[in-house]
Amino acid sequence: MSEKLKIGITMGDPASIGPEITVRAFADKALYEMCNPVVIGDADVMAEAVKIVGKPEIRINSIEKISDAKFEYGTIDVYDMKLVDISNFERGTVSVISGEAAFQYVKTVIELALAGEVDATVTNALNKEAINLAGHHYSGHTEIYADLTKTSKYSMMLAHENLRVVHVSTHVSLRKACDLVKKERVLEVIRIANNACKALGIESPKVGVAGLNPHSGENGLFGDEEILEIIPAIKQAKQEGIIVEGPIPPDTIFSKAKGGMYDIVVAMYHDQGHIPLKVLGFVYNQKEQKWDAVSGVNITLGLPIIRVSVDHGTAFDQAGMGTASELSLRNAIEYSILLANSKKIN
Ligand SMILES: NC(=O)C1=CN([C@@H]2O[C@H](COP(=O)(O)OP(=O)(O)OC[C@H]3O[C@@H](n4cnc5c(N)ncnc54)[C@H](O)[C@@H]3O)[C@@H](O)[C@H]2O)C=CC1
Ligand SMILES: O=C(CO)COP(=O)(O)O
Repeated sequence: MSEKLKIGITMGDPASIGPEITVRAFADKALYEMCNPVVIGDADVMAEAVKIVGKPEIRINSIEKISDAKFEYGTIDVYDMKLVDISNFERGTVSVISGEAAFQYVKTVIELALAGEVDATVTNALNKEAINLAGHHYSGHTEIYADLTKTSKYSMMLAHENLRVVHVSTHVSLRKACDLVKKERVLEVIRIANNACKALGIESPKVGVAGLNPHSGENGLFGDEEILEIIPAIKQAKQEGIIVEGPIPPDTIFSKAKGGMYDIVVAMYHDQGHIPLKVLGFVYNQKEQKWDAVSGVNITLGLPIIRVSVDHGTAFDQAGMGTASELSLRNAIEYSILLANSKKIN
């Protein structure tokens, strides 16, 4: 029996590019050399994805328990939830059926990880509108994982090569995000960022904290969140022995971090952190009218189990076309192995 780590990978929204990019990732022999991968999804949908991607040599092995997985290159083991009737389902659209299925794959992979049946979890994208239509009122995986693992202190991290970003808030309106910049939360995220770097093998991480306002508020001229909330959080983190600087003006902190000045950036809200990461990881080629690369990962920090995700969405506009890139999924699987080996994520 192989000693490799077992990685549970959700198929994502069945109507999305998730099934196709999963086949592409599994078509690479190197994946099976790194780990024992298993898909949590629907075998029939995966069999269709094999056709879309044009890999007829790949077999789908429908299993009901992880111990039935073969973990052999050329076979994709699918923990088969049988939630989608492929004769009656449409790719590239939001639906209750797909939302329900995507939610159940996530719930199941969390249960498998909590039970120790898989060593780490990787998620393909789900569609937030679809899961909500299906009655699961969450704003994303992050909140589902936090709820089902009973975690109260967590944060979303995105990473692309040496640029890492952790967020003070994520899926809330911009107005609300400003109100969530509070000393206690900023401090909590600084601590989470520091621990995450250590889990990734960085011995003495240097944390950079972004300001909220233009020029970090220019000493109160353009807003006082820096003075009232962010600077006090940084002061306390320093007292705790964390190597941390800030608030750094948000327009330059990411160039500094990319150049190596910081190991990780604490961003004050979703798009402040997501835009620089995606400008680096998503490369659009106008001449050929396609994405040359879609790379980077999304990690939920603070959980008792490991969760790494693709950092793109469901890409319904490309579903069923066989054109989507599996690079971000490969990045996510590699990161999950790194973290599972470290087992120090918190
Ligand atoms: N981890 C997750 O579950 C995530 C889910 N979403 C959800 O996905 C849905 C769509 O979100 P959008 O903002 O449209 O972002 P998106 O990432 O799905 O699409 C943005 C653009 O990137 C392209 N693209 C995305 N992934 C690609 C890949 N692997 N290969 C080639 N091209 C790719 C798409 O075709 C599109 O042009 C929303 O419901 C959103 O909530 C978005 C981000 C992450
Ligand atoms: O939408 C996302 C990033 O904006 C991803 O969110 P989740 O990882 O919570 O699903």
